[in-house]
Amino acid sequence: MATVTAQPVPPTTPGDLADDRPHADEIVRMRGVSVRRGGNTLLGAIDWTVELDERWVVIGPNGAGKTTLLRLAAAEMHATTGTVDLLSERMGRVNVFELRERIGLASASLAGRVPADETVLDVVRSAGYGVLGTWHETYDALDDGRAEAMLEVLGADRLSHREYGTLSSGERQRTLLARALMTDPELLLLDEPASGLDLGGREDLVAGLTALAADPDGPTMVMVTHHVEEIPPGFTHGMLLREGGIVAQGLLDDVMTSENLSAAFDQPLELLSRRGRFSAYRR
Ligand SMILES: Nc1ncnc2c1ncn2[C@@H]1O[C@H](COP(=O)(O)OP(=O)(O)OP(=O)(O)O)[C@@H](O)[C@H]1O
Repeated sequence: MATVTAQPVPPTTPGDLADDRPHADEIVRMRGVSVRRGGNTLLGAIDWTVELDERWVVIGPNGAGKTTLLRLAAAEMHATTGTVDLLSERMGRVNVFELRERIGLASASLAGRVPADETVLDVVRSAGYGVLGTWHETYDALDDGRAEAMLEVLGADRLSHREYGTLSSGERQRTLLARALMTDPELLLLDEPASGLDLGGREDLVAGLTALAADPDGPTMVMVTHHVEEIPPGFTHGMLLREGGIVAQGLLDDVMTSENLSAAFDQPLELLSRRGRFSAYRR
């Protein structure tokens, strides 16, 4: 299990809270954030700001803390120390259920919670009601139209009447991405969205995310991945994580170097870039 020795983080005081407010363009703001579980430090200490319209990729080896970071940004968990502001709301002082309605999340943990007998259309359109699995909601033509449009964007419209449990892993990924986009979120968080996709599916996804990244009305985005090949052109910023700590963060072109990647994955790697796409090999 990955552990790091975190720098001590001063406890947050009410005075800090009053003086340390994010400005409106700061979509994610973490200061001195650490997460500890069972005596281990999963993450810490993190200072991170994601501004409006930025598109971030978070890369690191297994156990580096990527999913933990994303769950903090999704208002799905609380930090052990430090402060987290999401969409200008301070975690711990805001109704997280209301906050989550403004955040789109596609993740493996969500994938595992979808009822197997739910139709693809219901998985997508129920996002508007903040529920997983239909209950007593009634959907109107607008819901149906948007859900179908999102499935079409992801090349999954032909699946809309299939049961989720019968889908391949790539088809599930597309369904969950359509669900994450259904509510027109201000912040879109993607945890390994290309995992399980075949080569064509991965390229479709990268093309779709490239288009979304270029859309001025598109959401601010953070994508977690293990693979540099999956970084869509047009993504602006990057963070490399290792053992719960930040190796490098900032503008993508500054962060994505052979040296930084080698440090993050603890082996000599050569990073290549061609036509806006990356690849990496051991030296
Ligand atoms: N509840 C917990 N108690 C103790 N350790 C935990 C707990 N949850 C996660 N961890 C550990 O924290 C570390 C970071 O986990 P996390 O899932 O954030 O990593 P990751 O970078 O997303 O990994 P992967 O690439 O394998 O998905 C891992 O070593 C994991 O085993």
